[in-house]
Amino acid sequence: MTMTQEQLKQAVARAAIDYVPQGIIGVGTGSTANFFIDELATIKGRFEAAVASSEATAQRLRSHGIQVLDLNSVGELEIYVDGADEITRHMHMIKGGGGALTREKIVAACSKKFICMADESKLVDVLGKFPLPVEVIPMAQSHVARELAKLGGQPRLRAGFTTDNGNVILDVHNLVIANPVELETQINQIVGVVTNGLFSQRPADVLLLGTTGGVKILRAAD
Ligand SMILES: O=C(CO)[C@H](O)[C@H](O)COP(=O)(O)O
Repeated sequence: MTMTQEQLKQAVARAAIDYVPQGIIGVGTGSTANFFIDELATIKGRFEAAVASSEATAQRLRSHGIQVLDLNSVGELEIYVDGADEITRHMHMIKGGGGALTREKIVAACSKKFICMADESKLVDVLGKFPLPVEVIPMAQSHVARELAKLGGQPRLRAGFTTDNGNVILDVHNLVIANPVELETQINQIVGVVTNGLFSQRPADVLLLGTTGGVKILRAAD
């Protein structure tokens, strides 16, 4: 039986519930993360509270009566659960399709384990078909765009979009991402860049991959 992308997202969100610890959970942003939040609502009481990676996620968590804590008021988190726009078997990802990449990277950095939930269309051999989101301080937009073009990409301003941090997003098309770890550093070194959507220096630990044959569990070493 074939399943829609939405059904696959829902299946991986359900599978992610097995990883929820008793304490505080880091929660990602996007449609897959939304399914996960809805699943969390069914196990309230089994965990303490959540830290949100965006205002939208905080709002959805609260709407289910789940307590949302400030990241600065908690210690290291056991897990961070989020989706991705693309992911490789090395667990390197492109994130930020929803524009929450900076807060997502911060919460992921504060978490012992990153559980990525993705439907099978997101698994790729090489990153870069999905345009790479880069969060930029507004006054640096033109400068950063010129620098990104020097790296071989074609940056396009995400029109009408402002991040939760008050910044803009440049979506970079046609980048050749042969070495994601190096490129992540290179882009972050451009003055005016807040962060970029490459998650290769903090890759996922577990990938819950939604396929029509069921949810597969992949790890970096697999
Ligand atoms: O990085 C993200 C948001 O900034 C999301 O995880 C990514 O865009 C995947 O979204 P979806 O689950 O809706 O496919």
